[in-house]
Amino acid sequence: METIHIQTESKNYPVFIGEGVLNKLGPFLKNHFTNLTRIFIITDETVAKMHLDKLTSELNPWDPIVFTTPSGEKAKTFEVFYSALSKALEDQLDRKSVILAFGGGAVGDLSGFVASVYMRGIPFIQIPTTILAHDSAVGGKTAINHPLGKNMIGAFYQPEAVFYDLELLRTLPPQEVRSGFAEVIKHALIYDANFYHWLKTSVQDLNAISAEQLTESLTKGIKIKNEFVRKDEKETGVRAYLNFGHTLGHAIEAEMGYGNITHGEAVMIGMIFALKLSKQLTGLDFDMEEFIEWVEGLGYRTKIPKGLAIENLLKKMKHDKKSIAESIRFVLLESIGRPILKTISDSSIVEELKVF
Ligand SMILES: NC(=O)c1ccc[n+]([C@@H]2O[C@H](COP(=O)([O-])OP(=O)(O)OC[C@H]3O[C@@H](n4cnc5c(N)ncnc54)[C@H](O)[C@@H]3O)[C@@H](O)[C@H]2O)c1
Ligand SMILES: O=C(O)C(=O)C[C@@H](O)[C@H](O)[C@H](O)COP(=O)(O)O
Ligand SMILES: [Zn+2]
Repeated sequence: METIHIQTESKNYPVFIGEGVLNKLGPFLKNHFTNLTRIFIITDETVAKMHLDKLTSELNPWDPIVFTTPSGEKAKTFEVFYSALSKALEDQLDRKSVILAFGGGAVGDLSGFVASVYMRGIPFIQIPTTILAHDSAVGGKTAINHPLGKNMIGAFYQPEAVFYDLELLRTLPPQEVRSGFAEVIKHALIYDANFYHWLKTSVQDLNAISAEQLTESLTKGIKIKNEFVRKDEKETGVRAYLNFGHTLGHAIEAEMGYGNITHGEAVMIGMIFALKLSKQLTGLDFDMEEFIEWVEGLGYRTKIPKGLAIENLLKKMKHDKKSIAESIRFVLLESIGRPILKTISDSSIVEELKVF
C-alpha cells in the first residue's frame, strides 16, 4: 500500500492506494470522526451487484444506508441528485454523518456534489472503483451534467480521504479500462515526458497490462494531478491544464448524449485534436502518426464519431468552463510536459474540424 498526500488550499487528505486497502476504512472512520451518526453509501447498480458486500463487510458495527443510482452517466442528472438528497433527508443524515462514494467517476462526481450541498456540506470519502477515477476521485471537482454542457452544475469540494482498492478494478470491462487509461495518458502528456515515453513503450495491450504497470500508472497519474491542484484548487490558473483534450471531448459527449461514448474515449479524440492544433500553433515537435498508431492499437477511436455537426460541437465548446465571453480556449502543448492555454478563433476551429 502507498499513501499519497493531496494538498489543497481548503484541505489536505490521504489517498490510500493498493490491493486490499478497503480494510483500512473501518479503522479510519473510527479515528477520523467523533460521534459518527450515519454512513450513507452512494453506489451504482453495477458496482452494487459486484462489490457492495465487500464494502459493507468493512463497516461493522455500523448499519449503512445505501442509495443506488443507475450505472454510468445516468447517475449525473438533476433527478438522481434530487432523489439522493431526498433519501438523505428521509434517513435523517446530520452533520455528523458521512457519505461514501463507491463507484466510478459518475458516482464520485454526484456524491461529492450531494455532500457539498446537504446541510451546506457534510464530509464524504471517495472509494473509486474504476481506472478513470484515479483522476475523478482526487482534486475535489464535483458535478452533474446539463443537456447544454458537461459538469455544468457543481462545486469544488474535497473528500476526507480516498481509498483506492486496486482489487476492485479486476472486474472492469475493456471499454472502461480504455476510458480510464486515456486520463493516464493525459497526465503524462501534460506533465512528464519520461512517463509518456515509458507508457508508449511498455503499454501495447490494455487487457494485458500487469498489476505493477497499472499501479505505477495510477500512482504517477495521481501525483501529477496533485501537482496542479496543490497550486490551483479552484482552477484560476494552471489547473486548467488538467482539461487537456476536454474542450472537444466534452462537446462530443454532450452532442452524442451522455453515456453514449465513454469520457476517456471522447477525451482521447479531444487530445488528438489539441495535439494537431499544437503542432500548427505552438510548433510542438510530435510524431502524430506514431501516436495515432499506438492509441489505435490500444483500441481508441481517433476521429470524431459520424453524424456530429461541426456547428453543434462549436456551440457546445462555447459553453466550456474555460471560455471567456464565448471565446474558446484550448489547452495546447509547447512540448510534452509543457502545456499552455490559448484562445482560438471560431473560424480556425471550424476549419480544423473540417479536415480532422
Ligand atoms: N471530478 C473530476 O475531476 C473528474 C475527472 C475525470 C472524469 N470525471 C467524470 O467521471 C465520469 C467518468 O468516470 P468513470 O469512467 O469512472 O465512469 P462511470 O462511473 O460511469 O463508470 C463506468 C462504468 O463502469 C462501471 N463500473 C464501475 N466500477 C466497476 C468495476 N469495478 N467493475 C465493473 N464495472 C464497473 C459503472 O457501473 C459504469 O457502468 C465522467 O462523468 C467524467 O466527467 C470527473
Ligand atoms: O480535475 C480537473 O481539473 C480536470 O479537468 C480533470 C478532468 O479529467 C475532468 O474530466 C474534469 O471533471 C473536467 O472538468 P470540467 O471543469 O471541464 O468539467
Ligand atoms: Zn476528464
